[in-house]
Amino acid sequence: MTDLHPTIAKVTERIVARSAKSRRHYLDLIERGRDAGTNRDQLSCGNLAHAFAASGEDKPVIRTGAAMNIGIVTAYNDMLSAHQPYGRYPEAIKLAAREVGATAQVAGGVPAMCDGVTQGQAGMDLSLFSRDTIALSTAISLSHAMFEGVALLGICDKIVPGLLMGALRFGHLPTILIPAGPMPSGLANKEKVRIRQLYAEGKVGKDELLESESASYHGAGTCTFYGTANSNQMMMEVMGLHMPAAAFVNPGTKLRQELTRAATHRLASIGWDGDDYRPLGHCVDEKAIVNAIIGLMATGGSTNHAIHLPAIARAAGIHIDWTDFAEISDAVPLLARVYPNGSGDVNHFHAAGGMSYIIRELLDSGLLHRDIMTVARGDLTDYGKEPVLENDALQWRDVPASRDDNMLRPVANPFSADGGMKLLAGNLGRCVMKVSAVDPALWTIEAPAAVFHDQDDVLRAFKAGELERDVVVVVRFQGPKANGMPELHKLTPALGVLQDRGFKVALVTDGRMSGASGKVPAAIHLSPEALGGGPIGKLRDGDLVRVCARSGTIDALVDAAIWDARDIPAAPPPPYDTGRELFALFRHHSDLAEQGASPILAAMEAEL
Ligand SMILES: O=C(O)C(=O)C[C@H](O)[C@H](O)COP(=O)(O)O
Ligand code: SF4
Repeated sequence: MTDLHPTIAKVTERIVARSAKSRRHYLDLIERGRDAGTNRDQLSCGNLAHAFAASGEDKPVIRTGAAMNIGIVTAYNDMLSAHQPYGRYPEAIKLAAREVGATAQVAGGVPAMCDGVTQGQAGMDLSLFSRDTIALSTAISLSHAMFEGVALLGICDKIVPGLLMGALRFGHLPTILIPAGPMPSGLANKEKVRIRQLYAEGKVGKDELLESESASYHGAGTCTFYGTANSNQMMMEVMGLHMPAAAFVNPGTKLRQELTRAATHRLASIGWDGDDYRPLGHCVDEKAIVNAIIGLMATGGSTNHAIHLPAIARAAGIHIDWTDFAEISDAVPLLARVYPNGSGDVNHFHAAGGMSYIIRELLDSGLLHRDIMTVARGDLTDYGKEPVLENDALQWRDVPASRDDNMLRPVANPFSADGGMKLLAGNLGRCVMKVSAVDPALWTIEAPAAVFHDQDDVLRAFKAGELERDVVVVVRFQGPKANGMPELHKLTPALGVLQDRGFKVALVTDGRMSGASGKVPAAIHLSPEALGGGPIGKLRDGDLVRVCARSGTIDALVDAAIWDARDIPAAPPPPYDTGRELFALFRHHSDLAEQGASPILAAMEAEL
């Protein structure tokens, strides 16, 4: 067996040392939770009667308290194609629980926002804070203190991070994430983008654009691009929180159904009263978090996890930063090219060997922590195999080689020697840039700035022909404290047109991009943000800005005396419609993107 890569070992040790005090505090919390927490014995008869009043055929078993009662926290709604299949999951989980003498109840529902529906709209300003809202909703669900195990039903962008952040505060409970899988492939993503760029240039009309979009997003299941949602699924595999290789099996299939059944049976067998207790707070440790960072780099995962993973880690008493990401990125090769980093989608990725192949390759090369506590029977080795049905029985088999080396490559012959995410730092602050989808010739952009406070103003300038040149488009006051840190993904087609016309174009922002954004170099999450004095606020139209993913730098090339003398302009007024005004509390308490931009964790830690 290959020794662990020295960089992975070094970064892990550094995180363990940095987190020692907060992790100890967290482990003590879940130890107390185990002893006095959600043991039903502490509930009064009145509490219990209320809890199982409507539990029907499960009432006798729940009443005795003799078996695990699983709390289901579901993010079901019809808005997210990825979550629509969850409507039928609680009944399936209850049936599977009964098969092993356990019970299950829906403990609560959490809101789930579709970034595809809100992209470019006012609702997108609520996207990041919906994550913390989901964490609060998960805690409310589990606070009923009636459960010895937790099933989390969530897939998309902020939903998995939010569910984990909430469930980790009940980390003494064994917890499994149960996915529903990607929709079957529709119109190829590259064709979807081609029609979008034609529309941005005024060469096709709305009818053709809508036809193209609905041929791409055509049914139930997760969208097939490798964005934040599917990066979540990847992370749950390398953290061992799914049944092995459950991530990318399509909804409505017998295999998907058997994986959900197996997940429920497995959950019922890892409770504290058995001989294989696997509490969530021990599964999510420093090694599992490092595995998630490694998975992001090896697959070209979403930049949004440079924000969500620090928040998930903090909920477990673990502190990571973008230097950890950057050092791991330098050590981990890029093994997958899934759209927008390539032409195939997640269905093609899964068919080529998917996460099973990736995990086995990384494990065999000493590039993942194998010895983590997973929800499966063993360590992470189990996750290097793929699930199949043989005579209707669920089995796992080896994936000896990639079935498509245009999508999936071995460590010995990667797409690139390092991962897809770079840390950039300079007189504009610290930010990240995902380069796995960017032409290496465009990793360094030096051009005059065009400064905006709103993404719609960028599109107006584009349509007016004002950006037909080498340009660094700066969109500021997009940070969590300013307006909730929306994704600026709707700029991608216009910036892509400018790039295709031969201009050197980059985006610099204290906001976010979609995990599905790709070919335009984007320096994002710039911290500190403009609101409150971040240096991005000092930029003026025409300033020369240099963004370089090779040297890891981002600088305004302005005379130091002039730069120091500059003031930050007044911020635009906070958003006040679409319910955004209700999230002022979150804007006021949010901390840095690099820390996870989490108002609830910032406020919680302030009380420690
Ligand atoms: O992966 C992420 O981080 C996302 O947020 C993806 C968004 O859902 C996009 O908005 C959907 O992709 P488009 O259809 O190109 O708009
Ligand atoms: S992947 Fe994104 S666009 Fe697709 S359903 Fe999930 S949140 Fe919506």
